[in-house]
Amino acid sequence: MQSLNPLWNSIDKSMVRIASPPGLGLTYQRSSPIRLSVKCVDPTNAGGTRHEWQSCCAILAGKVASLQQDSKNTYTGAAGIASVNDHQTLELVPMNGAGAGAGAKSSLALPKPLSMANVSAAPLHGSQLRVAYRGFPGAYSETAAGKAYPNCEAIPCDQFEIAFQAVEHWIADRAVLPVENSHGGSIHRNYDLLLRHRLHIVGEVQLPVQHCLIALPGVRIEHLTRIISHPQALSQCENTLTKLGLNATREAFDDTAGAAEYIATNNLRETAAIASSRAAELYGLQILADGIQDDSCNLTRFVILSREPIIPRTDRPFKTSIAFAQEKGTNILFKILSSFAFRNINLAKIESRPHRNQPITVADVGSKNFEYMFYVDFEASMAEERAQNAMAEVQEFTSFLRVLGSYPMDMTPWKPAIEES
Ligand SMILES: O=C(O)C(=O)C[C@]1(C(=O)O)C=C[C@@H](O)C=C1
Repeated sequence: MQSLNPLWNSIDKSMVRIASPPGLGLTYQRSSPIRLSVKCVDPTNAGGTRHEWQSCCAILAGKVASLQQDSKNTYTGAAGIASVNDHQTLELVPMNGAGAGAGAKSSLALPKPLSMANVSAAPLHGSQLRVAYRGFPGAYSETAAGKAYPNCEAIPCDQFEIAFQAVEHWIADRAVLPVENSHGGSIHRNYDLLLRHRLHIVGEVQLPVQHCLIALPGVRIEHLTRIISHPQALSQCENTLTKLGLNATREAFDDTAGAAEYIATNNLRETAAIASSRAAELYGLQILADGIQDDSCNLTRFVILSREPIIPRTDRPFKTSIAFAQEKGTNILFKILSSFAFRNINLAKIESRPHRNQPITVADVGSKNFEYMFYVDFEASMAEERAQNAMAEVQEFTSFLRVLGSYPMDMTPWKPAIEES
């Protein structure tokens, strides 16, 4: 049985919460001075589905947060999350075990991505925030984790699913996962996983991505017969690779840094990877071409996931992410969207995915309709009344509604190059 997220039955200013993740019986103590508590003793008797109940709690949490702000109470929010937007200057982060500056041989000492076998292991403890990401050290996701939490211990995982589980099983405190790229669009796998798991979005990171073509020292571009990388990275560089006159096959890899590591480990002289300059440095590869992304404004957006939601605020720009479905297909989508438009709430994103439980309905006349799950990001905090009212209205039109998180927007000024010069 799945245990529920923090649902409590009273507004309690002492705010000490004891919660046990599935099967682990651990203790967790909050540090925020004032927090809302709503307990769901038995979700099956709560008058709706677990997700409906979670959405209600998010709305309620927003209401309490706005009351707190009205009465000039201050609160700090969840520990650590404020750092996403407080850090105006970003650096490549010296993360434990990442071994920046190491040559090819020392790559053997780098942490290995977690696999399915690891996630059932006992949780690690330490004062540093542990942040799970998908990929090898040197992946852009690792850089995004460092942007979110500059002193974190970044934990590589070999699949997105493992990163979710690492947080759920208290092996990591946060996960930082890509959800969309300005060129390649949405990373659908993570949208699906957001619904299958019960983690909360507590922040976002927007990372300018600058790709390099990297190979073993001494290799020349004209020697290359194969380019390997993450499919998003391959597609982000397709035109430039053609312009470079490369007569090389493209091959998809799980992540960019993993492709670099593969070349170094197997001493492949006819293969190059598309990856970061940090990956080149970590795995002892040389940069054959820098900035090979087709679009100079190549931006990937990551979400930060946590076991706990954060209390929404109104003193900085917030974004709220929701997922919803309707019983009658897309018919009333315009009504749902107008709930936001009437209240001057900007939509930052809308995405539809096949509805997993009911992908198709057959109409009376025999025609088949596709059924969708919608994902919407809107630019408002759940602490704002207009957002609460919009959500209450949306709830009337939907058969399923879940607030995935209300969190500070990444407001870092646009800086095309992320790599150190
Ligand atoms: O392979 C990596 O380095 C990643 O962090 C993954 C990823 C992605 O999934 O989009 C992240 C950023 C870039 O857009 C390319 C790849």
